[in-house]
Amino acid sequence: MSEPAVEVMDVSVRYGDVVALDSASLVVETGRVCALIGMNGSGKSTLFKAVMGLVRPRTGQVRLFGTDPATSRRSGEVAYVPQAETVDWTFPLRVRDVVAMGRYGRMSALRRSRPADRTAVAQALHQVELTELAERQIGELSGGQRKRVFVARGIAQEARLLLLDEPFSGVDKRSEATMTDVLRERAATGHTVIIATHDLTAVHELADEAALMHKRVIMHASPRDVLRPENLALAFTPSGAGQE
Ligand SMILES: Nc1ncnc2c1ncn2[C@@H]1O[C@H](COP(=O)(O)OP(=O)(O)OP(=O)(O)O)[C@@H](O)[C@H]1O
Repeated sequence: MSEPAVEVMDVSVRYGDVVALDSASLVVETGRVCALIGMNGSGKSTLFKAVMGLVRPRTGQVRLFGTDPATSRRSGEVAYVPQAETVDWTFPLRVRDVVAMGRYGRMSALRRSRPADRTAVAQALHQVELTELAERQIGELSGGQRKRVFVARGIAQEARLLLLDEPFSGVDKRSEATMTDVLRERAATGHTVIIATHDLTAVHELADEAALMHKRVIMHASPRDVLRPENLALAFTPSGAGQE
């Protein structure tokens, strides 16, 4: 059997005195869509940082496809779709340019695009239904369209693992439906997708499995089981059993 796409083993992360992750463990197999569910501050973004090798765990270990996460990220195996708030939208970039960034890891130092790069960008734009907006400045798009641009960047990158931070917050219905279809298709073609969200409505249709977070993964099961009210209460009640 092949290695899991993601193995997070007993990972603890602190920022100064703040404990962001406390012995978190999660295994996601290749070809799955996993939803990470938890309140603001429950450690979802920190888990992503650990998965990308951007924070050094105090304890524990992360493996992506059996290798070190920073190596895996640098070799382009991981694509990240950030929360909208963390991006400077005034920067004058066309939609096509942002998607083309997904190809940088495959280009020479001069970043001269080859036909294969242009084809990959065109296909990714088509998949997220943004072909007609390819020449627009990214700052002129709606929130949902911007998210789709980043999903297209990840597709153009041909990353094996796609991490999405709150992809549905402030997103129109069309963008949500398009992204759901695209992400399901990614999983069907052997890619692995992890989505951090506190939007529970999308989870049933989108995810094969769900992990409930409260500084650690307190439950990892089918969306049906995880979304039972008594289980959600563990993660969404400040005094719930998930918090110590
Ligand atoms: N750079 C940082 N410096 C100090 N504390 C931080 C830093 N980043 C996150 N934290 C804290 O770590 C904890 C976990 O934050 P994290 O961003 O991982 O949670 P989250 O579940 O992604 O939240 P949100 O849904 O609001 O993005 C929170 O208490 C947060 O305030």
